[in-house]
Amino acid sequence: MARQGALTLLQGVRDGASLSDQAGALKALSPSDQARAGRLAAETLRHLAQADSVIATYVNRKPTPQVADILRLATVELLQLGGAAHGVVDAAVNLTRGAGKRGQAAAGMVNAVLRKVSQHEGWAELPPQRLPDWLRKPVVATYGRDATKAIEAAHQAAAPLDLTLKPATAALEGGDTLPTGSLRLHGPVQVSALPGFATGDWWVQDAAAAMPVRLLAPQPGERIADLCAAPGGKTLQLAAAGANVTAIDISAHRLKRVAENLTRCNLTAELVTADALEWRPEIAPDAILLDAPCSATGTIRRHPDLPLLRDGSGIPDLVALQASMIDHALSILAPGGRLVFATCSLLPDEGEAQIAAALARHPGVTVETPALPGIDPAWITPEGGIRLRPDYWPERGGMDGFFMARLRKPA
Ligand SMILES: C[S@@+](CC[C@H](N)C(=O)[O-])C[C@H]1O[C@@H](n2cnc3c(N)ncnc32)[C@H](O)[C@@H]1O
Repeated sequence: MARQGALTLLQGVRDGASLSDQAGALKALSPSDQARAGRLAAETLRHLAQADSVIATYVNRKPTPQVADILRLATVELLQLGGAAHGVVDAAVNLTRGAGKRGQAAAGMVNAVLRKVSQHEGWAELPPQRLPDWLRKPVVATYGRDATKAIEAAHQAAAPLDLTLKPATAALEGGDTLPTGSLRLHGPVQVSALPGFATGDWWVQDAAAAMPVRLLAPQPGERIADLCAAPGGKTLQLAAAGANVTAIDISAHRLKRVAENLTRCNLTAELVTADALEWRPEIAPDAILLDAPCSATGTIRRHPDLPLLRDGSGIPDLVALQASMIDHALSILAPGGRLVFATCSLLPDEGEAQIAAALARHPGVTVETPALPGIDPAWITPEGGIRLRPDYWPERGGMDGFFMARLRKPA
């Protein structure tokens, strides 16, 4: 059942739907089969190029897209996940037989190809899957070829689960406390079964995603606006620090997630559905967090479907939106207040260049670069921001790609 589910997800991605948007497609499966289907599909997407190169060694004629997905799924299960040949090949043949007339005709070929694939040597030596050209070009231009390869290698490893703990919460057993303060758990875990979930002692948040609020350094009682808040990981951090938080998001639907997260964690914030470009508070905030909409190219470890679903065409509009959001945020911020701009992007246009342009548009605004625990000085950019990359902390399991900078408005 899980394999059929994974196949449905892969086909959905081919049709343009993201893995997370397809949760409803697996409703008929048990929760554990849904989770397994999601893991299988994600692992297949992380190794499509390697799977295709191995399969190409053994097929004579190009299979239909559906049969190609069955072959890819089984190849990844065999060579990446160490699945037992007999079970994986039989399951793939059954899936092929169920795929209409053309599938029935292909069942013999799938059986023969996968038996050879199961004996294939050299999988571990294959180079990591490359980013698509629209993304690879700017990444190579920014970080160089070696770093790009390291980023691609990091994308192949599934992301560990990071938790942000409420202040004074004890670390969970078996977790590693990271230098930046997040708690990292390894291996598949059922989040809702972990101790402290029901009591809201922590929330799931990648170690890199937890850094913008640490850079903002919220103080108890400060009035802080979180301009793009949903699903709310950073709102929770701000509220847990004792700030007086207003969480704004354009999506009422996504703000519901913020409300649910706040309730579970016994934290409070004022929630406002609004366009951040138009929202004007009666009292100017002491600080603003602007975790702006972006290409999300720093999150490919978690979203291996992203390179297949995007072509980069939306990025100039996002860059323009981010610049307008920075300008508006500075206009509503209290004099002397601080603004943290952050994006989960690998692209400097959505990070370093955005800050350089903002400084040129706003004379008097400065960048502050406080020393933060766990932040390597090499990660500080010439503009004074912090650049985080998926290939950092390779021995610990990596982190999402992020950029953040703290701006100070003149008093
Ligand atoms: C990167 S996500 C924010 C993640 C969030 N800060 C967190 O830590 O969980 C960007 C958010 O911006 C919201 N958004 C997009 N355009 C917006 C706008 N014009 N005004 C307010 N929110 C917007 C999206 O709905 C999305 O929830």
